[in-house]
Amino acid sequence: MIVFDEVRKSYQVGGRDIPALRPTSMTIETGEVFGIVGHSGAGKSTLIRLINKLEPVSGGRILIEGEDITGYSAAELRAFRRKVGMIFQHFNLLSSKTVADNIAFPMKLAGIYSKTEIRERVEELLARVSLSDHANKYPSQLSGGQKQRVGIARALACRPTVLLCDEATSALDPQTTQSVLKLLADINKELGLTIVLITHEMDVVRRVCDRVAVMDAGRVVEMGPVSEVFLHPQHPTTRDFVLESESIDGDELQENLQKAEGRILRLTFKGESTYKPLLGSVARQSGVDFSILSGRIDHIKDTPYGQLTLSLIGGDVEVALKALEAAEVHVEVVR
Ligand SMILES: Nc1ncnc2c1ncn2[C@@H]1O[C@H](COP(=O)(O)OP(=O)(O)OP(=O)(O)O)[C@@H](O)[C@H]1O
Repeated sequence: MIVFDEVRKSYQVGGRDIPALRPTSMTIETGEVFGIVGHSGAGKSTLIRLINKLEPVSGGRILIEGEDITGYSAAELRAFRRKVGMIFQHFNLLSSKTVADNIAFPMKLAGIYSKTEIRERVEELLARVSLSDHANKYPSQLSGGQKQRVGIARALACRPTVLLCDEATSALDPQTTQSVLKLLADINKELGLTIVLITHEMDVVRRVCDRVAVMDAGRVVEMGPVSEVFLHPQHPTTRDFVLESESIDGDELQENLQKAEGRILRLTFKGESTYKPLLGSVARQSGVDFSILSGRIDHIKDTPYGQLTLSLIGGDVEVALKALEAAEVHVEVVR
């Protein structure tokens, strides 16, 4: 468990205090995939750099598995660094070393592993990230996705309990992003590793995270289970992220809604109800005609969900609303 207790961080620039993280309290549970989403400058990197002590806090405390890391000595810090792995947007591999040597590097640096231990661990990790055939290649001979797999293997070398991912898929194409996110999700399940992932894409959060914190100007403005935050965003910044991830132009949607006739509803289905043939039976019961203004069916991690914006014309709208609510569909009356 990672606990932030009134943690704040300011940078000193030209004698001035630049606040990067306003006082923040939150808990990241052991074994969860926790997303931090925010625009550039929101404070995401600062937050992650505080967790691995690349930066000292300006106030408050950070506890990892009950231990206050803020006052660690140099020796405690070295042992702590082995418990926290990190992967980066631009991979940060050593170009003069082979894939196998890149993965072995943190183990060699730690100075506590035998040659045999290192060799066996590297082989095991190469197999885990499907790169056994590439052990003797150099980073320049690999694709972006393969480089990030090496980054993941290297981060896991010393068997950390926490993996920090700093925009780990931002430099990858959509298909490679999917496969790297799947690898992270598998590792999280298999090893029970806590993953903290920062991103500016809500779509990344939707695919792999259990919970998410949305940051804006150094503050956490919204936090909760991804299904809650994604399907029912409260803060304007969160709403913008969700619209952006669904490639919906907010202004265009407003224009369409204004043009549409009748009552307008936004329906949210989650889990099994996503696939039920509900609208037909509601239309028969209520005599209402539906026109679909926008719609999407997808997954939040492993759970299916659907969202539909409908205009309702004619019939008995109240009967339709009651039938939808009885079917455990979340109904938001837009107009
Ligand atoms: N080393 C530093 N010195 C001075 N100011 C800094 C430093 N690092 C970050 N900042 C400032 O702190 C604020 C938060 O930056 P941070 O890098 O944490 O945001 P971010 O959400 O990670 O953005 P990005 O996605 O662009 O990396 C910004 O105003 C930034 O200019």
